[in-house]
Amino acid sequence: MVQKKKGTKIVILGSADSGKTTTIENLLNRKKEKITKIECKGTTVALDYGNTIINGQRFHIFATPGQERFQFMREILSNGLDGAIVVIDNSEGVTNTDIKILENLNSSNVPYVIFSNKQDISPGKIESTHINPDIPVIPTTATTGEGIQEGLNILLDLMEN
Ligand SMILES: Nc1nc2c(ncn2[C@@H]2O[C@H](COP(=O)(O)OP(=O)(O)OP(=O)(O)O)[C@@H](O)[C@H]2O)c(=O)[nH]1
Repeated sequence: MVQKKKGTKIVILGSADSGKTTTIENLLNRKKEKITKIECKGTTVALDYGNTIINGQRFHIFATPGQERFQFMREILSNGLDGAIVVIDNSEGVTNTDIKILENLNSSNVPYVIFSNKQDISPGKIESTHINPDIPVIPTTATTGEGIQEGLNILLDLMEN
């Protein structure tokens, strides 16, 4: 039996401490949605998850662990994704983990955007040869919410086209 898809899946990826949990909190708290977190001492060890309705459509949003030892969770959670947000810590620049994530996304047809996060402590443009020039890079500060909703809207537009 073919299962009917219930909603759209967005996955938030990126290196350890780049701000993925803070990003999902910002996206869902403003809509007063509940978030389930599986973490240890503030580090995501499995996932953060919440869902919300946007323009009448249900979105399931997952944030993945950033530490390399949890790469298997990134792979599991990326199964069947419809869109992705890569949160890069602008004060650290593009890490090897980010490069792996970007390479995987660049070789897939999945729409995605990059959040160049922590603009409050490190303003400016992120540079890397691994950043596909066709991919929107949105400057964000997840702690204050700056750029987060705008970035999500850009992703939703890409996913519609
Ligand atoms: N100054 C600043 N700090 C931030 C920003 N976003 C997140 N942080 C801080 O960075 C730290 C890590 O943030 P998290 O959201 O837990 O990062 P994460 O990517 O989910 O971390 P892992 O789950 O361990 O991979 C926390 O202390 C956050 O408060 C930001 O935009 N600016």
